[in-house]
Amino acid sequence: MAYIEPAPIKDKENPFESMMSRFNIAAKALGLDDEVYNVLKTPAKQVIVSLPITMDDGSIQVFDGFRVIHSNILGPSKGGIRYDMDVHLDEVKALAAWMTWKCAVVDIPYGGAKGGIKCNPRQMSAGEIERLTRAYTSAMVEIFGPDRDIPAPDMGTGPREMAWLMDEYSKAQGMTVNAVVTGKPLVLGGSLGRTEATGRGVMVSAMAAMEKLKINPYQATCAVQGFGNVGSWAAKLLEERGLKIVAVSDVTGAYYNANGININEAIDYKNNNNGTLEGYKGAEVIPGDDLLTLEVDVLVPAAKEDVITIHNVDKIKAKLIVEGANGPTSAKADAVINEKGIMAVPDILANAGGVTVSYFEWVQNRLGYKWTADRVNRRSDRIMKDAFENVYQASQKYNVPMRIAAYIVAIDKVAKTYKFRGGF
Ligand SMILES: NC(=O)C1=CN([C@@H]2O[C@H](COP(=O)(O)OP(=O)(O)OC[C@H]3O[C@@H](n4cnc5c(N)ncnc54)[C@H](OP(=O)(O)O)[C@@H]3O)[C@@H](O)[C@H]2O)C=CC1
Ligand SMILES: O=C(O)CCC(=O)C(=O)O
Repeated sequence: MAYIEPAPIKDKENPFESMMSRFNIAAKALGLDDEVYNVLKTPAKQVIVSLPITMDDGSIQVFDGFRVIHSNILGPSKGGIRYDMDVHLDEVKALAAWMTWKCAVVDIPYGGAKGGIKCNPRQMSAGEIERLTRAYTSAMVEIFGPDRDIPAPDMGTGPREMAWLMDEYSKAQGMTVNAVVTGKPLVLGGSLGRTEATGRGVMVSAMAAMEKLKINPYQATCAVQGFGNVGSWAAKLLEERGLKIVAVSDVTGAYYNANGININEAIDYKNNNNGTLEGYKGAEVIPGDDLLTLEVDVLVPAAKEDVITIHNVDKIKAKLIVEGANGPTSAKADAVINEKGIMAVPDILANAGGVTVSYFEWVQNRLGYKWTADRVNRRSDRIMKDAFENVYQASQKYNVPMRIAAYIVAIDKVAKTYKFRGGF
């Protein structure tokens, strides 16, 4: 039987409970009836697998793999796969539920799911990661499917892992099924624009929020936590829109330059330095956590969950927080952010650009056709702008912060769909 990791969080909040506390507030504001509440409060399916892998030294190591389908009311479930040592069931459950709300906020026809493997990809060879990815796919072959459950990249995974997943799933079906996964390399049916899509959506959300707050992007400063897919693209695109990015970070620490970091240079440095910013000379090194409390206009947490907590929220000075990561703000910290009058564009809105372009990839795969980058970007920008405005209007109508407004928009859509379908 698979070993179920107990939630390892010590002074952190349980991520699923954190998600539920927001869900409860929004459900109450919306007057959600008990029947739908009970359906949505628990994931539809939770799968845990043990994956024995032969390591390069000939030893066998057993990894825990998870896939949680929170809901398939709006359509096949959709959500990324995370490779990280902190992966555990409650985290995956929360991430899966956030996918349900996210897809509903941007109005794409998917339910929500998430997967993960508890592993440290930085300490594994490419061959070990490939064997692990193929074993996970084999174990999930009855779960995945272009009309059932469609994975994608998340922390610690990217096009390479999605290619292995597509190949392993296709072998089991006896034919190529590229629509089973998104975020693939272009030659395998990946979409132009998917790599930068999440960071681009963060940029579009930040620009929309700055307009509401009357912050001039050319006079604004910004700090970005996490310099992976989401953080580096968000930083690059915000810099192109005029913001001065004064700090970026990865696990090696935070890098600060009051005059602005040259983001293209930092990306080049990272790409030529084993994927890390360690030793970057274009900025001074500051303690990683200090990035979050810098005197900046815009803060973009784009690493992992629960980084803005009751322990540091008092020190946050940004006027605007745009959540590139999933769940970076704990529920308890939320209350303080609201009291301080900081606008927080929530994860389920701000980082929805990724799943939006994943949807476009799936559509293109099913059409057997390719869109231009321009078409992808125009359509995803439009979806992100409309979703932002919709949530903003709901926040005015219900007199609630943007996060609760986003949950209200999402839950309302899922509940209405559930009612029309007549329940399950
Ligand atoms: N990829 C996508 O399309 C989407 C991702 N997201 C969310 O965005 C977040 C980031 O994902 P993604 O960019 O894909 O992941 P990546 O693995 O590409 O990047 C994660 C980044 O966070 C850094 N990091 C990890 N821990 C810390 C820390 N404690 N302090 C500072 N930096 C840290 C990593 O550093 P290092 O490189 O040194 O390891 C890396 O730079 C996650 O919450 C994910 O769920 C949301 C929507 C879509
Ligand atoms: O692109 C996707 O399908 C999902 C991306 C994801 O995991 C997320 O938005 O958190």
